[in-house]
Amino acid sequence: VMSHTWGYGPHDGPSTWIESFPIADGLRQSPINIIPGQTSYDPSLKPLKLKYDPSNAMDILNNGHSFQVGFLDEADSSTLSGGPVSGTYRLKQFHFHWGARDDRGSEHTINGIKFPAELHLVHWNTKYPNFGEAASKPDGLAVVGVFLKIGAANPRLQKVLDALNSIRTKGKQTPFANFDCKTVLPASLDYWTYDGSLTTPPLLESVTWIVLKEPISVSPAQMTKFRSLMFSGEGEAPCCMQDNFRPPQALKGRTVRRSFK
Ligand SMILES: NS(=O)(=O)c1ccc(C(=O)N[C@@H](c2ccccc2)c2cnnn2CC(=O)NCCCS)cc1
Ligand SMILES: [Zn+2]
Repeated sequence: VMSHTWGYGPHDGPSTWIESFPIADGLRQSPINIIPGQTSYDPSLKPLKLKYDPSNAMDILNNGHSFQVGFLDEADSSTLSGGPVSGTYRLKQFHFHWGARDDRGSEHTINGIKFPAELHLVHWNTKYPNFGEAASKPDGLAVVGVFLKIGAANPRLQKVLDALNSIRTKGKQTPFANFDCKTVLPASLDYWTYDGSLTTPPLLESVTWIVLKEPISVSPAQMTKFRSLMFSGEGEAPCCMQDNFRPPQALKGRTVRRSFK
């Protein structure tokens, strides 16, 4: 595993990543600013097909950059198909990006607007043997992005937020069973899609991005829970986990398609 020295601070943040990961300046980097008026409706895009088995949820981990809920991906029981992809992609994990304040936090933006947080559901193409292999292929990954917008407390997030107390510092992991990802998705699966990359090092250009148009709600108190996590490990100087988002990257001629009129 790579010994990471990257982060989101002034000395190791997104503007420094190019030093170790020159692809940071590549042709299909993520996230991007989505300008709805400049996207093209593609009637050939299929509806997104998401099938999630709650029993595949395994654990929740503070990886020092975000926290993620990991899924058992030994079979096609939690999968993404249809939409802009061909074939079957298996759910590996989901995680979030968020801000120090409610006026920022998302990675993708809409007309320059930042949301307080963004959920990423990470899937890998089963034509490859595993996630690591898929992550290096141009059609290897598919990530569903969901914006979180300030509103009423979201009961669907509560189980995840309650688990954060046991993974406050980097490297902490705890079991997390029986979680149905369908319950955190918005009612509409209308989406924008474009060819992009991982938004954290190694920034591999292997992601078909599928960004849902409809946000889900989160309350200010729930956002405070996200910010109670630490980038730092136990016994290290405490450093609150917040502003763990990469800013939008150049489109470099890419087209953003939409599934809806
Ligand atoms: N924000 S995003 O949805 O675009 C996104 C999705 C997945 C990954 C990811 O899986 N990264 C790990 C990886 C492991 C093997 C091959 C390639 C990449 C990795 C590499 N060093 N640390 N990590 C972990 C990491 O960065 N955090 C993400 C969660 C999984 S560990 C990163 C960003
Ligand atoms: Zn992410």
